[in-house]
Amino acid sequence: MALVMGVDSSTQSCKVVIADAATGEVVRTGRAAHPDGTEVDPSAWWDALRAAIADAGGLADVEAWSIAGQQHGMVALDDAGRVVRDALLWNDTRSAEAAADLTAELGASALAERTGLVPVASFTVTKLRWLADHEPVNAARVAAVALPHDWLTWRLRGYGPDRPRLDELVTDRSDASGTGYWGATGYDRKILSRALRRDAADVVLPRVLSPHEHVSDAAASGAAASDAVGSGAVVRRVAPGAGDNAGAALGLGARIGDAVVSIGTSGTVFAVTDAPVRDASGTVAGFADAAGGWLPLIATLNAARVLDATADLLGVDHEGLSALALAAAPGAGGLVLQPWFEGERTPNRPDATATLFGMTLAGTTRENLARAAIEGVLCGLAFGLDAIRAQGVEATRVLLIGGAAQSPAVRAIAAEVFDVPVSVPEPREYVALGAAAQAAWVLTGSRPTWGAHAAPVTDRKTMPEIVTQWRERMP
Ligand SMILES: Nc1ncnc2c1ncn2[C@@H]1O[C@H](COP(=O)(O)OP(=O)(O)O)[C@@H](O)[C@H]1O
Ligand SMILES: O=C(CO)[C@@H](O)[C@H](O)COP(=O)(O)O
Repeated sequence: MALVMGVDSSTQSCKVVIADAATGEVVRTGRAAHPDGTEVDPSAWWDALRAAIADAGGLADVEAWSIAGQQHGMVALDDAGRVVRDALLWNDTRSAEAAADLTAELGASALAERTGLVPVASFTVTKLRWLADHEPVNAARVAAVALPHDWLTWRLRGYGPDRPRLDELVTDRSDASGTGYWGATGYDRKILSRALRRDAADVVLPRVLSPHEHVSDAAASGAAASDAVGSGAVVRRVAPGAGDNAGAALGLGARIGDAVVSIGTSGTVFAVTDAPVRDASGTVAGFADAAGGWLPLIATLNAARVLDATADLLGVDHEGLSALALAAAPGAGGLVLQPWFEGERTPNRPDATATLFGMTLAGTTRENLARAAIEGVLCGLAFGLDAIRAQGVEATRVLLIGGAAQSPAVRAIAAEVFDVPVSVPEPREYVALGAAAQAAWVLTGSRPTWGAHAAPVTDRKTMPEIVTQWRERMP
């Protein structure tokens, strides 16, 4: 049995699956936590990756591997391969002003055409402009810019400050498409230079591998990286990796007509398409996928952690929150939570805070509050699905995944909020599985057909009044 490893280095944790390359059967798993915060020392991800691999029994018998990860985070390296400063993550909104500046300087339509994106604070390009404006000494030291999955791939292949081969940085189309300085013809160095406020011709950017091209971890043989994970001296195939949403699309085997809704730290809605989407309003990001196609996507900053916070407030765990929400009637007695606790990206309101509308003495119950939290998160995602469909993308069903999809109340209320049938695939680590499928692809030469096509479809129970009530509170 040939084994492959897939990794999801996500915002809150690192998850590893080791699977049979032929069948996708998962034979071992591991995980480790990431620190909180929107600014993180990448060495914490490296420690977590090694811990998660060790938890999964090591790499010694693995023949190919792939790392998917949270998108957009700025990992800036100096010419000695050292991280210049802590990474700024996708959910760090300090670069909102830089996003507005870049859009004003270069034009929303032109940027959408060149890169598929109109800058918002999440995207890497805005973080580089923030660095140039606020930390010019650090900005001047930048010799290479990578994303979390690129940097971890480089480290696990055996590169780093001890072996600073910046030219060995690699990435894939899906994650490159979230930088804001990559388009159909490759990297756009004019935009990168604008962001860094200097000629960036010499800044190393990871080589963009095609969907099933591979490199190797030969450099790791005998090096610190391999020793740390007990990988021995075997040379493995290393797949390009992916942004986490594109990884989930691979893991699910998502097809045209599927709208994937993921409720993790971020809330995302995305679809696989065969043509790029270019939305000059900036609501829909025109990302690439990890299989040679495209992945139009909307993301919200407030998703599973809204439910975590509401459960804490009510003094219950996830099961308790679900039971309370299911005990309330649809519409939550008129309570509407606009859950923009951390600012928001869709709609683009980086400075927003959350608001609870419609409080009455009769309606302000624990049950209604629990339901309002779930309805608020899901209505924001339904708004996103509409925005994706407005770009001409077909959606015949929703595939609901992510940590919060384990909640019975989230699943039940999703069927009321979305106006297409909702399928809930068996709870699994779809991003890590997608990475494992990509590793199997580079090992065997053909794309695996694992996936969740046959996920049960729940009855459609749309209750438009829930979304209508929520929309009435939109500014
Ligand atoms: N049963 C549940 N109900 C609601 N939320 C849950 C449940 N189980 C896990 N979560 C939440 O899901 C989130 C983790 O989801 P995950 O998709 O792994 O996130 P990420 O990929 O962003 O790290 C956490 O905020 C966790 O508290
Ligand atoms: O910013 C985006 C997508 O554009 C987020 O989806 C990040 O990729 C983080 O994902 P999770 O850790 O929440 O899965």
